[in-house]
Amino acid sequence: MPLLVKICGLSTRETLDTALEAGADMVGFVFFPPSPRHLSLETARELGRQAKGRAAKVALTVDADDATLENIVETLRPDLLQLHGKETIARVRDIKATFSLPVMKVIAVETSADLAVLPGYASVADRILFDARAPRGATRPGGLGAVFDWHVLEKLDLQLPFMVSGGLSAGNVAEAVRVTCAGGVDVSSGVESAPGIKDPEMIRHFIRAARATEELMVR
Ligand SMILES: O=C(O)c1ccccc1N[C@@H]1O[C@H](COP(=O)(O)O)[C@@H](O)[C@H]1O
Repeated sequence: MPLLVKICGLSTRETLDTALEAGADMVGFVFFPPSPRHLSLETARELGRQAKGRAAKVALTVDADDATLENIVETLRPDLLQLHGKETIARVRDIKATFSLPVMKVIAVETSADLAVLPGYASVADRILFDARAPRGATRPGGLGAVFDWHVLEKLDLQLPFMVSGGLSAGNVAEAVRVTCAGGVDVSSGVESAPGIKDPEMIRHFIRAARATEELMVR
């Protein structure tokens, strides 16, 4: 089964090219000023042009208002909006309707109790991303390299495509896919030499490791 591989937090032409050439299905761009991966609109326009037609462009935002989303949509021309904040079900529905774009809602996971919100979000989102819940006081809700207990997703019965993220790396991605049966994986910190600094060799290594799991999976 093909596995969707998303490399997130790309911010330079060089590392974007590496991800595209290595076969990333999705490339993610972060629009959240406290993040070390935050992109200006000017850079987003340039990287958006570079990625166009080569992989799905994903705009990651955190509780963004309509004006901010509008600027991002105008400049990046994303294929998917990743909502990584505390957006309510009504807000997710509203964003989808306003921008006519598919939406991936992020569910922060620590224990199985965190999945209680899933039916509501699954009724409005196009796909779900399960990410590790950030610790209290963290400066951002993701991109921290934190792993959650993948076994929480073991008995998941979700009629929607879903991906997994949170502390993934070339070394653990196969196990994450085996346990969760996710249709996609998403990585940021695990392909960086320092926060915000993507490493080309780590990107290639991650994509190779993720692709190697495809033969093992029957989803
Ligand atoms: O990358 C960020 O800085 C970020 C900021 C705000 C919300 C989410 C962010 N990153 C996303 O979090 C997951 C997991 O990242 P990691 O692999 O554990 O570093 C992924 O989707 C990142 O793009």
